[in-house]
Amino acid sequence: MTAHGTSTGRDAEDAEGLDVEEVLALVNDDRGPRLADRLPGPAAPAAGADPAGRGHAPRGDHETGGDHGGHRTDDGHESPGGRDGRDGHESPGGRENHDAHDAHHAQDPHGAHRGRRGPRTHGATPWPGAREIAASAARAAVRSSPPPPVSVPLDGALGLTLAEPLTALTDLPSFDTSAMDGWAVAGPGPWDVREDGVLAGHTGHRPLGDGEAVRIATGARIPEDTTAVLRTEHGRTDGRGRLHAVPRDRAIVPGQDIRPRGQECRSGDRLLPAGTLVTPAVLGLAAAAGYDRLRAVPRPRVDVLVLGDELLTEGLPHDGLIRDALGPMLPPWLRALGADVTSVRRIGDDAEALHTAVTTSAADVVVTTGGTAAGPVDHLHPTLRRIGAELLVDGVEVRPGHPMLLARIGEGRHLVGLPGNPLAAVSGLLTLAEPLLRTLAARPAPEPYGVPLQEPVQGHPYDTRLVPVVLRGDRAVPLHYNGPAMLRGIAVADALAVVPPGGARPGEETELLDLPWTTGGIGVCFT
Ligand SMILES: Nc1nc2c(c(=O)[nH]1)N[C@H]1C(S)=C(S)[C@@H](COP(=O)(O)OP(=O)(O)OC[C@H]3O[C@@H](n4cnc5c(N)ncnc54)[C@H](O)[C@@H]3O)O[C@H]1N2
Ligand code: MOO
Repeated sequence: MTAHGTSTGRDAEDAEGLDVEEVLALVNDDRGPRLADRLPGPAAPAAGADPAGRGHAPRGDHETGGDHGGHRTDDGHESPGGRDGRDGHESPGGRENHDAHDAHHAQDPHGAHRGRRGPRTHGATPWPGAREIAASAARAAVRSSPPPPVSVPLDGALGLTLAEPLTALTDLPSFDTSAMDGWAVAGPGPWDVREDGVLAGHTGHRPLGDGEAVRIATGARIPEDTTAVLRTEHGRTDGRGRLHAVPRDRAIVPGQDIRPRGQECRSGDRLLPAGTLVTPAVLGLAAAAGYDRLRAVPRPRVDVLVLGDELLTEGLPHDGLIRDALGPMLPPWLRALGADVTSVRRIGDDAEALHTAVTTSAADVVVTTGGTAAGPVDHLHPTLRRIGAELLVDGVEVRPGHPMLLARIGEGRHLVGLPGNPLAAVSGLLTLAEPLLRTLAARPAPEPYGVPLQEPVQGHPYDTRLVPVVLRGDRAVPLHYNGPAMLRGIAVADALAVVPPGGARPGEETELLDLPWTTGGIGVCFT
């Protein structure tokens, strides 16, 4: 593919598809509106230059904004620069915030206890611990009410997990088979070629007599008393219908180019363990081994509840209303994570409707979006209190997405509360929903891996950051437009980089969270 460094002729080139250069040009360019350009009067102070040192945002933190989204300072205003001028990507809030946090740290027993710098959001769980809690909540649910395996036809089993080992129902191959097109021969040559031929799928051929040969096709059953198969290109027939090996002294090794019955497996052999993810290759193996249906772990059922009165399901934003980005995004993503999305409902900011939806849901997991914070119409916490739910995770030390939550709402049933900001919802999806659903679906945990960063990424002072990146060679390139409300970065990303508190230097190996479509492939993930 060509690297598109400029926008010249881009329309014509679009047909070739985006390459990484173009993706970076689109997402990491330096154009775009700045809030300062649209604010009346003198520009607001840049990030890190707030002379007033205004202290904390309500939860003792600040939003990590992205380039071109500016970032929010403590008082909630967007900073005009929206960047810290160092890595050119994003700013976690400006230096004055760090100082303020550090000042608090002196009296903060939690900070000291954890050996970390600064105060915590009360009750918030560290990011790795939140993922572990989600996985162990699912393990406990499976222990207390193990889901009975389902019997699924092969064409419905892609992406499920085998509930039982796959045991061969037949020998493979199930008969001695020719591996090549040519002749089945008996004894040393030359051979008399019989009139009839042997094609794949046909049976009932006479045994070969010594000195006889018969035309045979790849995959055909070998006639009895065959010594070997001579490939078409290794033999020639003379005018009298006699077959000669070419060259004449070619050795005919007994058994050559014959796949003996049971070469791959014997009936009853264990081919795959329980817990194997059903991939296209597994479907092929299962079919070859005689299966019409597979016994699999059922997909956990998920009801999605999209909260928010401000959401439109079509058309352009108007009058303070915005398009619902999560309704279209979450169902296929949840399915890619192993779920069966049983319903998606938009229920506004209505406490009663939320209560009814949660209490009447028969799903294993309810995923809500929005309403996790403490605003006047954030009904999630009060609803969870009202139904006596057990909050397993109530806030996570991660940006974006820190108000995310996980609650046990009944025997083996959970609720994942995703924040309303769209990238924050993605963060919640990968932090809480992914380990929960993966474990409920009995999928294996992905092997953690890291890749060095191409550029520095500024960290949050105390929290983990999840930052969209593209992979370029053996490096991860951080993407701009990574603010909590933005999907522009993640839409072109290959993965999310897990940036530790304090940030990461160029070349520093950083854990990556794969996105389902870059790992499993469309077929596995989305069908
Ligand atoms: N006083 C505080 N306010 C906020 C805090 C905080 O700690 N203290 N945290 C901020 C952070 S961080 C996040 S994230 C959000 C979480 O808010 P909620 O989960 O309660 O979500 P909402 O308030 O309903 O929405 C937030 C934002 O996202 C937009 N949104 C909601 N749903 C959708 C959707 N389906 N598609 C597109 N956009 C959506 C919504 O319009 C808001 O703009 O709270 C902060 N506030
Ligand atoms: O920063 Mo919030 O954590 O937008 O999700």
